[in-house]
Amino acid sequence: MPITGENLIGAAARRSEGESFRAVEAATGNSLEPAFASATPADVERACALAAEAFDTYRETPLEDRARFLEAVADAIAAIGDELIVRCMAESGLPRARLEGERGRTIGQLKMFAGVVRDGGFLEARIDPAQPERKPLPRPDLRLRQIAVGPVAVFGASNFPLAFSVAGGDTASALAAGCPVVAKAHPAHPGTSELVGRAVQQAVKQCGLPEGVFSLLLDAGISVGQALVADPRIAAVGFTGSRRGGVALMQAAAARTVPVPVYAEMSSINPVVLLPAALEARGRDIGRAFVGSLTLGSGQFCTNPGLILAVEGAGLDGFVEAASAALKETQAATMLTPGIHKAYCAGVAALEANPAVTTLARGLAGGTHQGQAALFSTTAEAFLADHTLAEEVFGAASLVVRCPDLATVRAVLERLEGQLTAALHLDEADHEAARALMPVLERRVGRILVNGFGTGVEVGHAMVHGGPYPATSDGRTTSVGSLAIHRFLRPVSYQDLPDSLLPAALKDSNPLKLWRREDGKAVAPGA
Ligand SMILES: NC(=O)C1=CN([C@@H]2O[C@H](COP(=O)(O)OP(=O)(O)OC[C@H]3O[C@@H](n4cnc5c(N)ncnc54)[C@H](O)[C@@H]3O)[C@@H](O)[C@H]2O)C=CC1
Ligand SMILES: O=C(O)CCC(=O)C(=O)O
Repeated sequence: MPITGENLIGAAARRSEGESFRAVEAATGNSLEPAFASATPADVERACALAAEAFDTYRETPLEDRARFLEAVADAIAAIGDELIVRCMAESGLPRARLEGERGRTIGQLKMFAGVVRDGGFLEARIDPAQPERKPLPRPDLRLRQIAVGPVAVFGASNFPLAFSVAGGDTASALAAGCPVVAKAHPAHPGTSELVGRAVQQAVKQCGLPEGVFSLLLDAGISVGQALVADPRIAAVGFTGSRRGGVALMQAAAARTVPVPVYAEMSSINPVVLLPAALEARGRDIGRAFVGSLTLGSGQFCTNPGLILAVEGAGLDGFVEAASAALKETQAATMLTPGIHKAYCAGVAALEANPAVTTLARGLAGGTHQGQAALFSTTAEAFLADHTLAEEVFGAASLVVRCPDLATVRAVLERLEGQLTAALHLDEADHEAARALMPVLERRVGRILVNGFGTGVEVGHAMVHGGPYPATSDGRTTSVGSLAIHRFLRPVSYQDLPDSLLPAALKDSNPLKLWRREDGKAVAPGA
């Protein structure tokens, strides 16, 4: 499939008159062919108008048709073949095996949402039958279902050019909910975005859906994203990226005449707590495993373990020694963009220059665009006194905070901002200490895990990839897993409607064969 540099607006591919830009080969900094044309305000207008036009038809597509569409998107992405991987490797600097895995995850989550749509449970159909004889007042017939919120703007993430990008989790969950999507390509991987965008466009056509179900807009800067979020037809926004970008979009959405929700996944340092018995028994093994997680994808994961908390002692010394030795052997790896590399180097330099911080180890030095891993340590006292030490350094850098006792570990956790994950390394003798930390962890994070690291999010029904601000803009939600669909739904009640006017999900005959909650009780179809 040739990459043309065009914006995909509904069924059309359009070479726009906006500013021209090129993708950059991450490994070399060289420009790649072809030139891409930023969308114009007229393109944003057209994409939003088509999305709004498609909305009422698309949101009422039969569940089976919508599920087949999601599967058609998955199949069309698979059918692009190696061209997608090769382009994505060039644009992102990520290795082949990682991107092949990420493509599998992207296809898998589209198929998972097809299953969610077929199941119909997300409609949350509820019926409170009328009670005309109730005293002192009769009860009306009340029925509830979830409906799609409207067209959704999706911002592709730089660090997951497939699974969190044009047809990633935000797009899959919005399409599953019945929302048209206007995707804004990340400028770091426009060619990858176009290939995937064309696959979605092809699936829309193949499934006979209205063309406005999907559009893809390009931009060298931020003006297209700003215009998109400001457009009154956009009903919600999905974003993964920097705190600055996410907050700017939250502000833009809040400033609208009709404000809309922005589901932004932003910064997280993902504390890892090493409890005493585990540290003593296997501190060195944990240290080596930690370096594996820290340096995965050059550390460019929002789930990256950026903070280690433990009580001082021989166990922690063993962890630090083993982690430092492993880190020193770690090859530097190409980072996603020169800007992300520069930000990483600045974050590492700030830690190196901080008098309260000791540099424990650096990875092997690399080329111009490669991130060199870094491990630092400080005391709990210094950490609590300097809030900059709790800021995310996006890349393979982590800070060990030495605590005098478990009460201080807890005090540090209490002071952290909201996080995506927290990991506990524990043995049985640590259970009591771990139990004491659970309340603070539950308040601070979206996912608590034991004897592992948060990198590599499982896509499933029980996953929460979210967390209190600033991990995300709305800690009640997740951007990974089937629960992500709820970001793009809202409940509507139907009171005393005749059966012929009710949506299929709520008709007496239950034609969709849904499990429904009748008078508060779950009722199987046909029961
Ligand atoms: N925690 C995480 O998951 C991630 C964090 N980052 C952080 O973000 C930094 C920059 O990386 P990027 O991926 O480029 O993130 P970014 O937040 O700068 O950009 C992400 C997307 O949002 C758009 N955008 C940014 N600011 C905007 C604004 N004010 N108005 C409208 N649109 C806007 C960009 O054009 C891009 O499409 C990294 O160095 C890292 O610190 C990046 C990726 C993931
Ligand atoms: O760890 C993962 O698999 C996902 C990480 C993520 O969501 C991110 O880095 O933006």
